[in-house]
Amino acid sequence: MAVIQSLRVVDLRFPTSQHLDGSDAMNPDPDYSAAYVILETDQPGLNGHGLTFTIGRGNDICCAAILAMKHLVIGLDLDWIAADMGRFWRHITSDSQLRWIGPDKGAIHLATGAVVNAVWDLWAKSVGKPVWQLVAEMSPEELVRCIDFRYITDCITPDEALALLTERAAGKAERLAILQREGYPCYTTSAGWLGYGDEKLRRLCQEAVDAGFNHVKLKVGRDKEDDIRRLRIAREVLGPNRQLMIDANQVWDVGQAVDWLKDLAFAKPWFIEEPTSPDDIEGHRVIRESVAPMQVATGEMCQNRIMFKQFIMRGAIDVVQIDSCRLGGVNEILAVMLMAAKYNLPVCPHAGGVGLCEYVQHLSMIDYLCIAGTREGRVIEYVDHLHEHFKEPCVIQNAAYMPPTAAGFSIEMLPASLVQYAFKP
Ligand SMILES: C[C@H](O)[C@@H](O)[C@@H](O)[C@H](O)C(=O)O
Ligand SMILES: [Mg+2]
Repeated sequence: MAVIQSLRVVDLRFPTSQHLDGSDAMNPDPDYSAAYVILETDQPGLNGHGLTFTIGRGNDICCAAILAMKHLVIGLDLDWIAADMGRFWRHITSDSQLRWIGPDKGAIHLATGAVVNAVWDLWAKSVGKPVWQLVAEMSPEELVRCIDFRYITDCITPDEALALLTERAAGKAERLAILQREGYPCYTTSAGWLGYGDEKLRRLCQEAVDAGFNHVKLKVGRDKEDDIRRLRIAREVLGPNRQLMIDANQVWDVGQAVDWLKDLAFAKPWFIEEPTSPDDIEGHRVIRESVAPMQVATGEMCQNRIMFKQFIMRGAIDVVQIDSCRLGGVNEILAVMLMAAKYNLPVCPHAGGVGLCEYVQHLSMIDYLCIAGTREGRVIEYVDHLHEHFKEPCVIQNAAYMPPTAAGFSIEMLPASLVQYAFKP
């Protein structure tokens, strides 16, 4: 038994905008940032770490939101949490005064993601396992108990989830052996930031090919002629058989997206990501119908399971891009992965930023082992920035994430990085 005794927040900001790393049509100067939380317990050396990702000034607000949740975790006993994780999640999202500024969305939900994931890190460390393994070893009943099904039973009920998980449990051991051997395939976005010039784009695409990547993502949406020229370069380097994905980061109106994408179709994008507002379910549906066979992906700013439910049930998207801390942590992500599995939609998590790669590898591994039961047509995003700040950074081999071995959620940062990059206003 361990009791949570304190919650600390560190406001971390990295000057990534200096070299336009991470730049896109909507976000020309992102400074990758993290509202970082540390939960200390009464057991010496047993702490939980978590973060939520932002791109600069909004971090002030997320740090304040995390602090506002302090009273919800201090004094909780880990045994109480582990006995019924769904109950814990309902507890953490049910403070009515905080819920008023959500619910399940905005800064308070980003804060929920950080705190909930810190609790998962803590729990996994207390049992000496990486998070993916902790979940993968749960029985279907235990996994179902992690989820708050309120608002999604019209899509999937706990009984249906149980049946799906029970069916998928067959073959788990073989899948685990495959995962240990080959890892989980990923794509790179590092080549295609919008602020990079043509020569850098060409060089980085070539480096991606040389490193074994079969999927590369490029930013689009600021200037159509630029997009056409950049896509030609990327296609030339990637050849006809590798997959090229494009990401507009929400800049277009619905009709504009359809027109613009007709002119980019020559490059045969595997998917268009965030063509319009992340809240526009009907708009995505129209775009999807108009640009097929190009697939439509969204999710890095999809705020909660209720929005994902509608994207999935309305046939508005082809690819479900969960984000590890935009949603309220592992519990809510499990819910979304189950809905995607029921509707046979692939989950390809959003990553990059700071720490998102470290987080999402666990989630896709859980999806493969327990929920989707396949890696077919699925790739995790990978971006090669800021991994050096983590105690156990993700490991990429042959364009695949290798299963983490250290206990926890891989999200603990080095003490020196916490000091060096703490925001000094
Ligand atoms: C500002 C960020 O780098 C975004 O451009 C990034 O998260 C992006 O949308 C992605 O899909 O990786
Ligand atoms: Mg994106």
